[in-house]
Amino acid sequence: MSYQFITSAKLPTRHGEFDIHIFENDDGQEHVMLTVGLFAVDQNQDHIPDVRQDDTPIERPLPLIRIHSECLTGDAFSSLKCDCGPQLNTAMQAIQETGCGAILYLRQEGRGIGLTNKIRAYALQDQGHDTLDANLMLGLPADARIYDMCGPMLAHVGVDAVRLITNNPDKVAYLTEHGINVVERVPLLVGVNDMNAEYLATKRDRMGHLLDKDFNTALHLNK
Ligand SMILES: Nc1nc2c(ncn2[C@@H]2O[C@H](COP(=O)(O)OP(=O)(O)OP(=O)(O)O)[C@@H](O)[C@H]2O)c(=O)[nH]1
Ligand SMILES: [Zn+2]
Repeated sequence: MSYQFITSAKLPTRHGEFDIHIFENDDGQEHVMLTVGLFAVDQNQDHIPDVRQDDTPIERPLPLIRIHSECLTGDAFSSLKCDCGPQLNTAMQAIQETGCGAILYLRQEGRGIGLTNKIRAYALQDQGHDTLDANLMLGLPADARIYDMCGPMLAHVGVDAVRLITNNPDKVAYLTEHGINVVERVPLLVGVNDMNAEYLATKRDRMGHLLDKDFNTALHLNK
């Protein structure tokens, strides 16, 4: 699958101003990148040079990157069943504060099974099944996501080394195996509540997510 950059524009948000960039794959599926302090490497566009006129390199902070898979229910509807909405908002805020970074917003709803199947899985969860078993009972993988769009998206703004905001070791492994240096993993534990504590525990205990055993305590920032 190949990915093409399509267009970009300014996007003011309540966290600050981002540039929003649209990418498309061969099937016309759109992925979105929000950036701060990063510029297209394309010769035809304005970008900040890497060296000064006297050829000395210009030091820049390592970009703070969040790879975030679409969650309509959490990101748009403030669902309490997951931690996605608070994670997205906190990551946008943190990237604004560092002044250099990006959100890669990947259109793979429901860990890649799509919105309809995620809601089918929620119906099974209403009957007491956990997030992983619900997917498996539908004959679907626990996690159907791919990350091969991340390389081209980061390359568009010349990024090959990152601080990655995640608790998901798959994301670190994928980037590392594909030539992107994950210099630091930045854990993100926000928005824990009574209704998603079990979901987070399943991610930790059955899906290998790097969550502290005590996430139910005051360790998290509730945003
Ligand atoms: N199938 C399924 N998907 C879910 C459920 N709850 C949330 N999701 C999806 O899980 C995905 C969460 O993706 P990310 O925000 O990238 O986070 P993550 O892979 O859990 O890891 P972090 O980077 O640590 O946040 C989104 O696509 C959500 O739509 C669920 O109960 N079932
Ligand atoms: Zn969610």
